[in-house]
Amino acid sequence: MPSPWPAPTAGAPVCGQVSVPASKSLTNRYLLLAALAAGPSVVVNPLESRDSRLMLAALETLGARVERIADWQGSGEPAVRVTPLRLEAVTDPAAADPATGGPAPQIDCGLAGTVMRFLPAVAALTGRVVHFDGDPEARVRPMGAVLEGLAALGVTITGEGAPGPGNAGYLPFTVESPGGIDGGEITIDASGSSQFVSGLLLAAPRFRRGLTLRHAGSSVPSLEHVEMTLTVLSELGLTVSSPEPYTWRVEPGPIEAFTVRVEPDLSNAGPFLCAAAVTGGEVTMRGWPKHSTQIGRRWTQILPEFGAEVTTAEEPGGETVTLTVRGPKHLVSPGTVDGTAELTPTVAALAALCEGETTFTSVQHLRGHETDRLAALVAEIRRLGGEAEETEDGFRVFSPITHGGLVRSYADHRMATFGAVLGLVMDDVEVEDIGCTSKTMPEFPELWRDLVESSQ
Ligand SMILES: O=C(O)C1=C[C@@H](OP(=O)(O)O)[C@@H](O)[C@H](O)C1
Ligand SMILES: C=C(OP(=O)(O)O)C(=O)O
Repeated sequence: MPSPWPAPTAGAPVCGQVSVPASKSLTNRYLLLAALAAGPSVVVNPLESRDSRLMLAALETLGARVERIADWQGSGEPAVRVTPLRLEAVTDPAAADPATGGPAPQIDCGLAGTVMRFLPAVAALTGRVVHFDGDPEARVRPMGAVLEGLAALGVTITGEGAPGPGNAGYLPFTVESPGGIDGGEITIDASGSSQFVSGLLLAAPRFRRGLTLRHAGSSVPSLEHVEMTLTVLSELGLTVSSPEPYTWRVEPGPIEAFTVRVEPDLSNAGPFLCAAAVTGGEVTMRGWPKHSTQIGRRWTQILPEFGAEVTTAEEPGGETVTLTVRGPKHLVSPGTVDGTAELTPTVAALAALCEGETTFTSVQHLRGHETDRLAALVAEIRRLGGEAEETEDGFRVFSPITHGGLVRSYADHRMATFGAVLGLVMDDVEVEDIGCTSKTMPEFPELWRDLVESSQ
């Protein structure tokens, strides 16, 4: 393991402009749908990170062709052209592994929820026998609902992690469905992750009868991500609906070849916007989408709740704004923060730097993220002298951190960036394994250093 990363301290309010790479969630949805489309599709400005590379590699393993384009039509932006998978096994059940006749393909999911939860249904559509595995940390992330959903649709799931007595369903497992997927109506418990819903709905246009998916259980977390899935499908011309709460319907139909440009990752913009909030600085981001399905759109509400000012200015074209965050003299706690899903570690950095208690609610499913984020956040806040404790559905921060030290990242990119935000205002913070930010933002250390140094 390389030595810890000394988090840059802001000697002055952080002021500057930042632009962040493309959205992980949108990139991986578009790449998957391109692989299921009727002809070659182009994803412009895709995210280039570990999670998106794993998605592309997996789609190639399943039979898609991927070409990288350095400059899309003179725009200066890179793109990826995906030539779709051949799903003829769906109509030729005899051809169990028609592509090679050789050993079953292996998908490496790394630690990517969007790969491990979204691709089993796609693998089943190819009719091949496909093995899935991932990082040691990925082997404890819940998979049961998506695998049980596929099993209810007639897909055979086998292997060490297949759901069964005493096993809720985890990596590694094998997916096999020589006849493709008929579809129909199923019920799953998606209270562990919205990705269970998205992972079934995204492939559903290619199910012969489409899919009606019902959720039964306590609430589905991170509903913005389900909304993203439905919006992306509908923008690509598919018929989707939500006839009642927690029920979704995707009609069968071809996915016409498409070209799409990916928005910046608004979740990954968070730490940079927080840099202004915690140092009393001013950070500007151009190209903030006016209407986005990303959960990171919530920064415009969350930051003011902690006392920061957020303003926007229209940009030419009418689709985007320039967003500016100005930090207050002293952060204030809003008291309660509800359902912040993947934004939580970054919001927790704000909570760990302000006076007053902050209670995080409806984030129990974070125990199944890259690490158990509730345990990790409480442990790291305490290690730096703050007071915090876990609750049933979240955690509470009672008092701010008081000193620097090593922030452990637990292979979790958002724990690493949590440490970076704390390091801006607390001397001697070091972050273990800053390289884990490559999951969604390999350029994080450089972008961070540039922003902080340009303010000194
Ligand atoms: O669909 C997606 O792209 C995601 C859904 C969310 O998962 P959970 O519902 O498990 O939080 C989110 O946290 C994750 O980072 C990305
Ligand atoms: C939960 C996250 O990732 P994943 O897509 O791996 O679930 C995240 O990025 O915060």
